[in-house]
Amino acid sequence: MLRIGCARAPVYWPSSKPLRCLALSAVTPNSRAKWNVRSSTADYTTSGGGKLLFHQLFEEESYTYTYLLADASHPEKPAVLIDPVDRTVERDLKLVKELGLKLIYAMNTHVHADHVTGTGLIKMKAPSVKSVISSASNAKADRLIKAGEKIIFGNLFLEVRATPGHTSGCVTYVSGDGPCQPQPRMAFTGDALLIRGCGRTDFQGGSSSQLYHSVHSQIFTLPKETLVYPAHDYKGFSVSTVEEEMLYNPRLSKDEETFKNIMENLGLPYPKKIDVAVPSNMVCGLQDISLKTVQATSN
Ligand SMILES: N[C@@H](CCC(=O)N[C@@H](CSS)C(=O)NCC(=O)O)C(=O)O
Repeated sequence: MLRIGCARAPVYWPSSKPLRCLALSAVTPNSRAKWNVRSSTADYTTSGGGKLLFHQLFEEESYTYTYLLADASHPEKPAVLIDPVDRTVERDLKLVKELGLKLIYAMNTHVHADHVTGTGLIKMKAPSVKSVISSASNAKADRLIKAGEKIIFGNLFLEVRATPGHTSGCVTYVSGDGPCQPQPRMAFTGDALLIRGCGRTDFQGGSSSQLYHSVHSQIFTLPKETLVYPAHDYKGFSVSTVEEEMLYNPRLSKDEETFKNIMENLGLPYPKKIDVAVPSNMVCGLQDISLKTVQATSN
């Protein structure tokens, strides 16, 4: 696996060139080695002059990406975290504090089977933060979202697209379409679409046929330059585009029958933490979290 450090300082684009984004694979060794994570950071300037602050953070045990997004142009710098992991909550909240952000939402793309979400722990440490998950997941959260809804933070927003198939409640969060939203658009695909792969479909209401249609109708219809940010990467990738995945995804670029055949023959062992993670994530990851755990992870 590619192991690289993280860049600390956000990169600011000149405001005269509004529609650009930083290549997120550009990272340098750094002082956050304690976490042994890879991470990258970028600022996106929107054509309306707004600014999205963006961090991609990695949790190495479950190979999970957590994303921090904030409206850096807004006086309160409202922020959201997508797919936080319990093990890295301290890191994520420290970053939020350092950057002077106001975390408003801790969101999940789905009920994860391989790790415990950080959502519940975040809420215990920062009670004003609202947890978010899809209503189709049947999990508990402060806000249960449906396709078409908007998650608003400052002047920026994410729209919800239903992308079931890996689990029945999977959603993809897509950055807004509009003059004051970052371009190219960004799709946080959870486990529906991975870079050159996709989520497995053999448990939690998974269905290869449903996943195929979800990705083709909800993600591959986005503008081809849309950036694809998955919830996991097992191969050392950090970002892709809709166009790249339509062309080179070895599973989803195929026809549906071939795709279903591939998925039926993956032969993957069940995730090691599935029996703990799924029930825990149905309640925001709070099951079995004792005061001791919270204290141990506080600084
Ligand atoms: N070995 C890991 C689990 C790996 C795994 O099954 N990943 C899932 C997403 S997390 S449920 C998956 O869909 N993988 C697709 C693939 O093609 O690898 C563990 O034990 O936790």
